[in-house]
Amino acid sequence: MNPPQLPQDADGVLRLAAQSMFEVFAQAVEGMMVVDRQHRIVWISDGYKRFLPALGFGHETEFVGRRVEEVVPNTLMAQVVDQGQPMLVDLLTNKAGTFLVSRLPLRDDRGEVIGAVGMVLLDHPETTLQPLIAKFNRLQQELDDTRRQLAAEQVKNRRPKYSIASFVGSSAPALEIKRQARRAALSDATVLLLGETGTGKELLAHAIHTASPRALKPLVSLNIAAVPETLLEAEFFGVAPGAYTGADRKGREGKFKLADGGTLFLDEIGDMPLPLQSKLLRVLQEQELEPLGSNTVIRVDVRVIAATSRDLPAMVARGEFRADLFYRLNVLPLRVPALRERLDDVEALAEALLEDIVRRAGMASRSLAPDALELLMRQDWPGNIRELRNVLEQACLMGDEMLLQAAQLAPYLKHAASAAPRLGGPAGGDRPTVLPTAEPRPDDPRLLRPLAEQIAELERAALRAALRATGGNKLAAAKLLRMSRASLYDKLPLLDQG
Ligand SMILES: Nc1ncnc2c1ncn2[C@@H]1O[C@H](COP(=O)(O)OP(=O)(O)OP(=O)(O)O)[C@@H](O)[C@H]1O
Repeated sequence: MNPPQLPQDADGVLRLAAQSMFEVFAQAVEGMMVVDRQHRIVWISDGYKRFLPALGFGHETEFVGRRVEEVVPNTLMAQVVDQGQPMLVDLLTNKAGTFLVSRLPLRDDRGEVIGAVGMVLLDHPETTLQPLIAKFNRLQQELDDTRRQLAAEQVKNRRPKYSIASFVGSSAPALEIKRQARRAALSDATVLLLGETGTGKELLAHAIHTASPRALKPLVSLNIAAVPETLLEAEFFGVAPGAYTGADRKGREGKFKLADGGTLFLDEIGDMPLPLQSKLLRVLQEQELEPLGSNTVIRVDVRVIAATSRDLPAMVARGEFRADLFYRLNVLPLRVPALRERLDDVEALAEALLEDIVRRAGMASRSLAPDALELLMRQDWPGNIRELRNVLEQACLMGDEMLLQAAQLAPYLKHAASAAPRLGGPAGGDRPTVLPTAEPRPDDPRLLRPLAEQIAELERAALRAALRATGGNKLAAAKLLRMSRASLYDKLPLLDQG
């Protein structure tokens, strides 16, 4: 059989079919528009005109001729023109409502895209597609909420928790460290916070950042002692994509990069492994780093605050810490006083800590009885403010009384009364001695000696304690004892007599 002959006027029929289909669609659908190659609207159907008020237009003449993406929020018509790909069915949501739409590219005889036609197939698809749209809206809502929560979390985690005012205490050593912290905040130099565990080094690092010009940029913390040695380098400098297989395949930003523009708090810097110390030194000097597995250099602008409770100079002497890194970190050294050097602050600290403890635990408020305060002030506090907090927390959890008595605190004081030397007793020991706060018994025979001798003994003990506590710094010792430097110098000969 011969193949059927195409009718002579096939082209004409097709052209007419296309034209009449266009007209049929223009009538049948809710609305239709045509845009040109430059995304400009060239025509809208009569049906489309009723959407104009909801889109903010009074008349067709204000609308036609505009670029579609400027007048129809969320439309993908421009994308269809640019990519030449149809979108047969899609949901479009904007201020005019939710619509079921279809978008098709228009081509010339050579197949070049010359524009696109967009159709609103259903105006209120909710009625027909209700279950689908409800689900879509719910998922979208969940996605938006999760994104918002995540963003808020990220901001919260990066936001410093403390200001300098959060450092509770008005004793001379507390005022001095706060003054130094304020001064450090004004400079951009590396800060080295030195002090025993639990003295508030981390709190001060946050406070310095908050008071510095970098306050609106991130504060990123890294506790070097808490990260396994093998992972530290990646934590610091990040990993380039593809450097590893497995979880790190996609690459990861290092803490330096995350802190870019802000502050990096390096806690327990004394625990830094030697090989990494030289790499850290280079970053501190050059403000440049190379992520693991990459050979591109990244520039960063990071202010470093380091902290340690270890004796860094002794570690340098033993070859455990690089001298050059120590000097690079030691630009602004801040010595955070131990709690036993500022026992005057115990009351204010205990009050602030109790307030925080009961608030977090949702308990009724508590206060300290005078004998409880006296007991706390007689402690040595090797764990400092963290230890004070723990003791108060345990006592609060174990009893319901509003007024905490000494007897309730005593079981949690591992070092009970260890700091109180006997009047006239030796002032030796590793830790600075604390002056007795309890009265000696009235029948103590040592009270029946010349008063001047007893006062001199007490002064000697106080001077020794203050000098030991401040590492021999006479100005700081004088401040600790709330006396002038001149009076301290006057009294120094007493030490030779004892
Ligand atoms: N002056 C202060 N006022 C109020 N709270 C304080 C003060 N100093 C420390 N704290 C609180 O004591 C706890 C321990 O403080 P922080 O973690 O800053 O000490 P740290 O010196 O960094 O300790 P570590 O060396 O063990 O890391 C924290 O809960 C902190 O909020």
